[in-house]
Amino acid sequence: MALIPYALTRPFLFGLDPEHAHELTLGSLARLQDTPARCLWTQARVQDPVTVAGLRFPNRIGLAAGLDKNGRCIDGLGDMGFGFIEVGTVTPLGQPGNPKPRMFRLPERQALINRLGFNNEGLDAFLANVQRARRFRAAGGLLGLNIGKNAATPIERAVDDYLIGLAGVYPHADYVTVNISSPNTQNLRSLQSDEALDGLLGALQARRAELAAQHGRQVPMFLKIAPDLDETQVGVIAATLKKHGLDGVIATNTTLAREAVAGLPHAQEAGGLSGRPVFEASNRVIRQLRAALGPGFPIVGVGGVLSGEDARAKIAAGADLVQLYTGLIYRGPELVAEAARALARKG
Ligand SMILES: Cc1cc2nc3c(=O)[nH]c(=O)nc-3n(C[C@H](O)[C@H](O)[C@H](O)COP(=O)(O)O)c2cc1C
Repeated sequence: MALIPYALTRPFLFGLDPEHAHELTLGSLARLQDTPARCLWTQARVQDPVTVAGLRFPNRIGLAAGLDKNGRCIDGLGDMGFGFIEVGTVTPLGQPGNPKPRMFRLPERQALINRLGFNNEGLDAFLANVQRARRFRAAGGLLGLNIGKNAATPIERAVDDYLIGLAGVYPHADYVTVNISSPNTQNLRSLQSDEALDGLLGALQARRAELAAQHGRQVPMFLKIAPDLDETQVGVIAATLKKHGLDGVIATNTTLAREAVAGLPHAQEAGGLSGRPVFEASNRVIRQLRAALGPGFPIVGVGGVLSGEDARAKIAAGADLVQLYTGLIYRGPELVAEAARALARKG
């Protein structure tokens, strides 16, 4: 084990345009993940097993969706010590996403703004990558596959895209995440409202029952929601999750709010804000979900985890598991072990 201190790598990466730094890092991970060079970022996985939604997670820290949209680096990322990794969002067809620049750092607040818009290579390429990954799962790591809709699909036909995604990823997933909370696909978040959500989850649940019979295995299905919801909206979502037998909820995606970054460079860029400024909003939604869902319904807490203490706060708010993305950009792989250890110590 020879982890390179991230403090040495970060100044170089932060000297590059954010999306370029991202591509360079993922490209290197993809190239090197099956070579001895992987010892450069490998650290022991904290063993703190917990069973959630019928799945045995080796520890409670996971990688949030969107970092590895095409599932190219599952084994390399797994070497950082995550108990679970969520890849995607994948859409049925490949699409370029929004024009660049579309990713911005706000280092004063340990935050990012992105409006990538589900740039990805599409379902076929994604599934080929997912099937190539072996080491992470062989070591007990769990894989979440996150599905969305193509930008060109009208919102009235969104269900079709989710059904295609569900059927495609089903045989390869430990769990499936239905992402209806990206702010960067027009009208996507309207699927969180009452009737639209009822229709979507009803259709997905029916299809899942067929897939479960076909594959002889019921794969848990999670819904990922936004932080920009009031208590009434959270309550309606909670009731709809239960009505359709969803297995869990991931809270939250990025926020449209800008109060916490007002006046800073890039604060007015369109897109979703992540990192420290979404921490409290996401914790509020987790608390409201826990109150509405009662004990026992799985909640994955995500948004602004930058330390072990932050991970503990997610659990205290009512989450069973914790994911992170922006924290990895600011703190590096060391954060994964720190957060997993923090949860293991406190039980
Ligand atoms: C650059 C970027 C791209 C993202 N892409 C996705 C995505 O494709 N699908 C998704 O469900 N969430 C996506 N997210 C949201 C994250 O998974 C996470 O919910 C959010 O960033 C809050 O967590 P964080 O503060 O730890 O980053 C993305 C976030 C960032 C910063």
